[in-house]
Amino acid sequence: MSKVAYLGPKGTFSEEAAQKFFEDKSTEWFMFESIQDVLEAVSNEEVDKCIVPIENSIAGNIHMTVDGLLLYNLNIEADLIFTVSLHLIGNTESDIGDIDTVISIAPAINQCRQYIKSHAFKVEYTDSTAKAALFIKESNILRKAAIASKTVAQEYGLKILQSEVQDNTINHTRFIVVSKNSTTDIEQKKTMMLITPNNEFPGVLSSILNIFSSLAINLSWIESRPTGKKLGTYRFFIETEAARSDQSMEKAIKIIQTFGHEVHILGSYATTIL
Ligand SMILES: O=C(O)C(=O)C[C@]1(C(=O)O)C=C[C@@H](O)C=C1
Repeated sequence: MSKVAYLGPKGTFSEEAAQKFFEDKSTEWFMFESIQDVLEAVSNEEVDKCIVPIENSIAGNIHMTVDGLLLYNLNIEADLIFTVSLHLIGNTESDIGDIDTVISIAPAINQCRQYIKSHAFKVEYTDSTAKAALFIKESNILRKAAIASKTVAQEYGLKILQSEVQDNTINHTRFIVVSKNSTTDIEQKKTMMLITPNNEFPGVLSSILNIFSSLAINLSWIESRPTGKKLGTYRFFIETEAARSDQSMEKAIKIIQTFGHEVHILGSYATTIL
């Protein structure tokens, strides 16, 4: 039985995604209060793996996860796409007209920016959508509402004041399954790598990208994060639509290394659409 961690409390999107993804496997679940704590639990070997959000189709990349991958030097073994619907959730005696403040985790708030602005709501942040809903329930406040899932409204006996409040009806979050050690099958279809340039010169990123394009390797995701050493210096996460074992990938990695850049492979995996 594998031990799997995700962001709690009960009723988060992470929980829904985890239970769907691992439904056929024998799993012992562990909940943590923040995305960083979830990743740390894998690093400390308190659990075997975890499932965390990495990007959203409206709000973009979730830096807490990207930075956690760097900090704890973890491995990605799968990714999955999950449909997200966000709702304005209040106490049963609350009405939409009573609301002046919304509460949620930053990525969920960022998925509803236009809606929040159009109502001139104030914003308060929590560590998860479910934590926001739990706060609404426990505080019994009528003028605040959580932005969270339908499941959480049902689980905590709260009222949906307005449904589908995200800025686009089509809304997907990509989650990754993360473990401490590399367990991945290098035959899988995508590969995530971290490239640290050996020095900064004009066009360093474009020279790296040209290597992939000249070998006809499509890129599915790219993110730059600061090295933390000097302003304007970055490391690049690059996800390719090619397996680690593809000849063209072997070649690309060799050429990049010949330039003196460091290449660290975080995993090879295939996407699951839930
Ligand atoms: O707070 C939750 O319910 C989560 O599982 C986190 C999270 C995120 O941080 O992106 C996951 C999916 C949705 O995009 C909204 C929130």
